[in-house]
Amino acid sequence: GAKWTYDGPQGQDHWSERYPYCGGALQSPIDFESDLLRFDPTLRPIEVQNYKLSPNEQLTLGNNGHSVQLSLSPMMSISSLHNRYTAAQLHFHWGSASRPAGSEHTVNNKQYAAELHVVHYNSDKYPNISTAVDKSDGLAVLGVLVEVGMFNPAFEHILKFINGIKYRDQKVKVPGFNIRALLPTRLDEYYRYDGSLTTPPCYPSVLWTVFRNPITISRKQFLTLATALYSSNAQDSAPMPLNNNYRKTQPVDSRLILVSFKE
Ligand SMILES: NS(=O)(=O)c1cc(-c2ccccc2)cc(-c2ccccc2)c1
Ligand SMILES: [Zn+2]
Repeated sequence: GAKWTYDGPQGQDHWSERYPYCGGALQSPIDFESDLLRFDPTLRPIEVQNYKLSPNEQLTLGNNGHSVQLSLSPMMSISSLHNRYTAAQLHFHWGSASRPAGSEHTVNNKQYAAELHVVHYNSDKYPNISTAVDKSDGLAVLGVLVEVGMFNPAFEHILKFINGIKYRDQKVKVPGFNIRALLPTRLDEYYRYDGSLTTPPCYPSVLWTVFRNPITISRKQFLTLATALYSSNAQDSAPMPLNNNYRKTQPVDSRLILVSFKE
């Protein structure tokens, strides 16, 4: 990935110097502040297709220097939106071992330990994700808040391979698994708003759906995620831990934040 970081001279307060959209409108993430929420009875439960991948399916798990990301099968999609959105990849944002608070979206300024993003593109309108990434109706991302609690077996399908991708640009092949198990039980309760990529180039191209209910992972699982990875290359003399890879919340401005649930 290009030269940007979350902190320091290339950090998020400087992104707009190289990536103008990062200083523009419709930026993500945001805080879901109760007074700004509006119940929308037309918001239907999210329906996903083919999220239960066979172990015969090979996925690529990689360290891109900013996150751990998993490639997804193009059979996977969201079918309940006005257009079909086909899955591309999933990745995480997290805090650190000393501060297990690294979600991007917050609820009344409560920051969760981590956040999962499942990135999809509008395959009704665009042939691939590269053409969709900067279009206002190009992307749909499912956001899942992650808190420390019960052990999460689904997370092990990723964590057990994490020592193979400790350094930037390392990749490993991993067997498919049921990606639906990484989502909360209820897909009918969520926050909905128009936003952006939370990383440079920050294109305002994302229809955000952040589920109301968090999933849990154990403290040990969180510590593995928060301490296993480096943003530097294997040969770099000074290894840089990869953690606190979250963008601060952005101004909501005049945007509506819709919710599919009451109180
Ligand atoms: N956080 S996010 O959901 O807005 C997001 C989406 C995409 C993304 C991916 C494919 C197509 C289009 C957009 C990539 C990233 C990313 C995270 C870490 C490092 C570099 C890029 C992050
Ligand atoms: Zn993300």
